Amino acid sequence: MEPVRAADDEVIAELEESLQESGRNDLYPYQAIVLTSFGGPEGPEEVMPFLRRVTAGRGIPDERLADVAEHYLHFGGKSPINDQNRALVEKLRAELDRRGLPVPVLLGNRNSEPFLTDALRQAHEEGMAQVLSITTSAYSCYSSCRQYREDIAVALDTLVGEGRTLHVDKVRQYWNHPGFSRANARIVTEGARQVLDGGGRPYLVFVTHSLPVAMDDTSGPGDGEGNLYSRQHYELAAVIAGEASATLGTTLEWDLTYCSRSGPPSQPWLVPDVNDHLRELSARGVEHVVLAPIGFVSDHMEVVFDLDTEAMETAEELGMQLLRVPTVGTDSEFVMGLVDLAIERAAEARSEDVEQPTWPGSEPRPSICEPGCCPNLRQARPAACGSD
Ligand SMILES: CC1=C(CCC(=O)O)c2cc3nc(cc4[nH]c(cc5[nH]c(cc1n2)c(C)c5CCC(=O)O)c(CCC(=O)O)c4C)C(CCC(=O)O)=C3C
Ligand SMILES: [Fe+2]
Repeated sequence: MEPVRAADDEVIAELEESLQESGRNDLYPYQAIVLTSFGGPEGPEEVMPFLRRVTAGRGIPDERLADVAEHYLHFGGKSPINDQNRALVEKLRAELDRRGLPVPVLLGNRNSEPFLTDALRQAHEEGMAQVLSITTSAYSCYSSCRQYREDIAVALDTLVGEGRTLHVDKVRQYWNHPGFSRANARIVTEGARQVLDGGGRPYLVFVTHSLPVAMDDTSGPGDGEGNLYSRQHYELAAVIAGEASATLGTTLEWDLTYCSRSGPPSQPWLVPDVNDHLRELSARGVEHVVLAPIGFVSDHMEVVFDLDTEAMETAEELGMQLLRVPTVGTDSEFVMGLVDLAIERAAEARSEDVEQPTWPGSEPRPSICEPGCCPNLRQARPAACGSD
């Protein structure tokens, strides 16, 4: 939205009028929220079509695809992600109701039904033209930020082709919004406390999705230092370890690791892999690990397979005690944080002064991405919610 000039009575009168029409709420000008996510298969017959959609033109080797198909089939061909997102939608709705904000929450996926384009079409059919996107990913890189912005651009473009004009904004990447970061700190602290209470000495192993090194190198603003994805995770892991140590009165050692590597073996991805690292820790005499999946928002396939199945097997082989703590999922502090972020973004859209709480106290990511931020290294494509 254009900033309101104080002297322009006409503009102010217009804004007042639309505020009246909208019922004057803290989410004005947004008429709907769309939870924007990855999607996943819901049955065995959906696994291969889903995987083909995810990997179209991405150079993922066939063996890796067959492997990943196995992971899904191991769970009856159903990913947990859609149920988890539906539960999050319900929780968001309840929190919005609690605050007297009568705004619908839709789900729109990249790779499975309900697709983002269909969700936005439905919003338009119901008379909504200004929609706020909250993605299920907290950090900054092409996969977790710009790719969703490209999805939004494609959806809006398709809908314009049908004569439907919508506007979509998104909330800032929320890795350091307290609703996400503090909820993770509490969860990790509780896990470490449990190990201490059982007489063990907890070692914190933080874990996130691996990326091609080139994607991490180029993550963040084009004129920035790069490696924003790994730096965000490192910074959050460090403050959580510090906070848990202070709360529990003992210095906890910790490391950041990666899981779910894909791509050809010749392509370097972020390391250490969580399994390799568990082996190394075991060789150093570590017996009790708290595995904290701070890179993920819910317990989807990467978590239940790559961590609860594979990493757990590694730990069993090593005779290590591994406690995998939950993701934020539908945790109340997290859900309240998402609603706070939506309200913050709406105030920003109304050109009001906004408070942008952060923990750790590094800068908030902008809700409108900088030009060239987190680039698509394969091909430049239009992206919404940015200044490029
Ligand atoms: C950073 C990141 C997140 C977190 C941010 C976010 O949430 O978006 C994420 C989430 C997810 N990734 C998921 C699934 C997959 N990711 C793949 C492949 C890839 N992920 C990548 C990165 C990320 N991925 C990358 C760089 C690739 C390589 C190919 C490419 O450049 O795109 C493949 C292909 C097969 C494979 O090789 O694994 C699958 C099936 C699911 C659904 C899980 C479920 O079904 O429960 C979710 C939530
Ligand atoms: Fe992925």
